[in-house]
Amino acid sequence: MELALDAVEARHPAARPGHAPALRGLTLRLGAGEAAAVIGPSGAGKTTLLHVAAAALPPSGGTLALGGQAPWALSPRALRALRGQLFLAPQVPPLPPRQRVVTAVLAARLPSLGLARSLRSLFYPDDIPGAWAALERFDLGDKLFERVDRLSGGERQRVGLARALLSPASLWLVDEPLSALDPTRAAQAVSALVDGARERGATLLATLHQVDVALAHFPRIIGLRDGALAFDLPAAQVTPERLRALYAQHEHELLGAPPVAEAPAATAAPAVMHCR
Ligand SMILES: Nc1ncnc2c1ncn2[C@@H]1O[C@H](COP(=O)(O)OP(=O)(O)OP(=O)(O)O)[C@@H](O)[C@H]1O
Repeated sequence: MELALDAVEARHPAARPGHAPALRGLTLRLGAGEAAAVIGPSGAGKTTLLHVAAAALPPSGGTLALGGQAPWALSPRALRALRGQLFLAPQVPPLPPRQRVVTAVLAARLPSLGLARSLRSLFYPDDIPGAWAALERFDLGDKLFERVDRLSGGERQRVGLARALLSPASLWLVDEPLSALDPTRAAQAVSALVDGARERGATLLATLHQVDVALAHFPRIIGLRDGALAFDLPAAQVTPERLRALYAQHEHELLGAPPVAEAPAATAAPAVMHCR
């Protein structure tokens, strides 16, 4: 799906009225099937951009078009149908803690199922091999029947990404997909995401703090600073000088935080044994 923003102004979803806009006249186009990473210092407006692109946050100025449609001019029903073609992955995926991983992953298909099949799928997962294959791309095949609340933060984040592979969406908007992953897992997860989007012909826009990962895996890099476009370039043309200018006064973010080890899975409560 094609994504087009023209001179978009927007406030962060949690900002009070009167707060300075998080996006200031942003113009951006992504063709169908393109993949791009958005980088920039903290507070640059990356998350706000994804919320606007997901038709979750109406711009306060400018225009948004998704597949040639202006979402905020559609009827509620048509807007719902359009949102069914979008996949927004927040940093912390909203996975019901008591659900099995298989059910949580297959829930990504709900927008393409009717009500009866949706309800049935909550009790009887209907494509266990499909769920396993998506999880396995993120090295999580063995967690298929695990409960979500028994997963580490990094595993949950990867389950959230595996949902993209099953969703019927043609525009994937992924916010900081690697924040809970160690460097090896991060590289593997971003490869699975980029490859998965390419195989499905989906457009992918992901925000990333790890600049080196963005440059290594995405063909196009969008630099955002103070809600405006700093550059929009093929990865090979993003020079150290451009990065230094993008992250000026935020150099610690460019150098990167020390690798984060995945938090250990919550240990199951010990089973009570009754001996007679
Ligand atoms: N919870 C909040 N309440 C009010 N305003 C906020 C809030 N979070 C962010 N903002 C405002 O919106 C601007 C853009 O924030 P946004 O989260 O989109 O940036 P970001 O680039 O995604 O940052 P980060 O990399 O830290 O997640 C911020 O500079 C701030 O002014």
